Amino acid sequence: MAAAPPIFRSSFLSSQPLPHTSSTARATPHISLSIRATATSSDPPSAAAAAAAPLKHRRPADENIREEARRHVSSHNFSAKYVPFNAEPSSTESYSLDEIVYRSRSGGLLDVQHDMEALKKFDGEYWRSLFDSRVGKTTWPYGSGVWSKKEWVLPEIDSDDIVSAFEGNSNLFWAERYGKQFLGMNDLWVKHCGISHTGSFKDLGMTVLVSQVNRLRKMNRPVVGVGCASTGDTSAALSAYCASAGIPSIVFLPANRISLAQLVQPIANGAFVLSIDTDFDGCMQLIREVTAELPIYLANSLNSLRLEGQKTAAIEILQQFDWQVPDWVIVPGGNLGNIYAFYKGFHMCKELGLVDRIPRLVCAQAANANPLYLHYKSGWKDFKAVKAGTTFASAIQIGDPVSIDRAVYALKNCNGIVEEATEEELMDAMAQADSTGMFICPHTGVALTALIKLRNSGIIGPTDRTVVVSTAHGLKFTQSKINYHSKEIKDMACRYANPPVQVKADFGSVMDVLKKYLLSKDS
Ligand SMILES: Cc1ncc(COP(=O)(O)O)c(C=O)c1O
Ligand SMILES: N[C@@H](CCOP(=O)(O)O)C(=O)O
Repeated sequence: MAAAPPIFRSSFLSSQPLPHTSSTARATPHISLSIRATATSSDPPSAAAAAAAPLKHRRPADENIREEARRHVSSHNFSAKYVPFNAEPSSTESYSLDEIVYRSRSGGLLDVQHDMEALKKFDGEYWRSLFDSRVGKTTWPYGSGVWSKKEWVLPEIDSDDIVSAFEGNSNLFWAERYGKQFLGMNDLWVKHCGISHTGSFKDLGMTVLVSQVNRLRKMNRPVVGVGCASTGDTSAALSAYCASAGIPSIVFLPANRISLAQLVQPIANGAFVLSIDTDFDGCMQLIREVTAELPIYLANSLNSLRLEGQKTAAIEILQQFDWQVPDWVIVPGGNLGNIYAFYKGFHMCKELGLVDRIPRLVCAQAANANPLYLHYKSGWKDFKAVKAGTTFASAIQIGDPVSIDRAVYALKNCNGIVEEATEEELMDAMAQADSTGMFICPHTGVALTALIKLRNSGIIGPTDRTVVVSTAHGLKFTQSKINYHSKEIKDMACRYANPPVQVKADFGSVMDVLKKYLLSKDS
């Protein structure tokens, strides 16, 4: 057998495949890997496989996992750079990821472009096996669902510079009862991206962005702090990752427009919090102006680095289905970076041979903040920003999304759909989902409303494998649930409210109430 190429040459990870014989031919996995690859995740390892797998020795007691990773540096030829988003093939404009740049020369969006030819030297089976081998480990940095795909995210960053909370690897929940009872569906799933370090999918992007900032600061680039405008989740993630790395964070929040649980997150993590008397779009405008003047690095998804982390949620979904492709993925949209991130993750898996198709995407918006929906309904004619109205889905109360072009591109290329949800629809959907054992956020209620509409119109079929992306933890939005279940919302029937019953503290009263309840259940 010819010598292995430099990638992952070390025997550091028993879970890390030692592949390839040729840098030009498509790679075939190493023999010990093919034993793993043919077994399903539920199979016990065969005696031969168990015997073949070398035991990983415990690291020395005085060494931590970051230091252990330092001893096992791997070299490879993967790289990535910024290019103008959706550039003409003839464009030569590009920037190193070590430059501080958020916009192309013409003022358009940027995208992180990977050296796909280098990645294609390894076949789909290789990548599937490599990613699968890293799940659920504590090996730095692969224990993270994002960094387990490091070669596709930030291939050139030193593992030592990575700031991670082992984010990702979030639960893909089979919504058995909700699917059956409310939609007549048998293959409905909820990707719980909100069950995460700071309670939302933003962690996936922020680990990447803050890691790159960490690297830039070590390179003495002019980055004194990192800043964002936020409806509450980006600011929570930014401040947590910055605090973990000892980097100052600055957050611009629209005053009185985010939940208390979200507000307290950056406060607790020591961010410099500005509560500004405007909406999110106003804060976004301000942070863009400020980051153009001061050495503050912009952390919103206008910065394409963020999307490199967020796209791993799409890869993870495929991985969790043993690399089978769902029919539909429904994502709530606000600033519209995430819908593109999902598209990019799915598309990369197809291009690199891990799967043979991509799902259709649905972007779901609150009717009170629906610029993408209106654009879609107009047949993608000219886009108009809107003044976003108040919505219980407060994290997507955005009227002028920075990633509109990315979203339109993604939806056009996957035969996607845009739907909207009124306040009553999204709150009812949230309450119904909660009544089946979930505890979702209102944004997930928006996505579920889109699903209900597409099921009712027959576009999504009863056996279609469908994934609803839950973007934040319900515990961040308890006030909306309290209002609903207290029936305190003006002009809303709150049909599924389940308020507590006030009972006198005597046995007879308690028995009366319980008997009535049990009778109602019996029928
Ligand atoms: C909980 C939640 N869901 C959905 C979104 C929408 O994501 P995007 O802005 O990438 O469209 C956001 C943020 O905007 C969010 O915080
Ligand atoms: N919901 C977001 C809004 C900003 O989105 P971003 O992805 O551009 O940072 C938030 O939580 O702030």
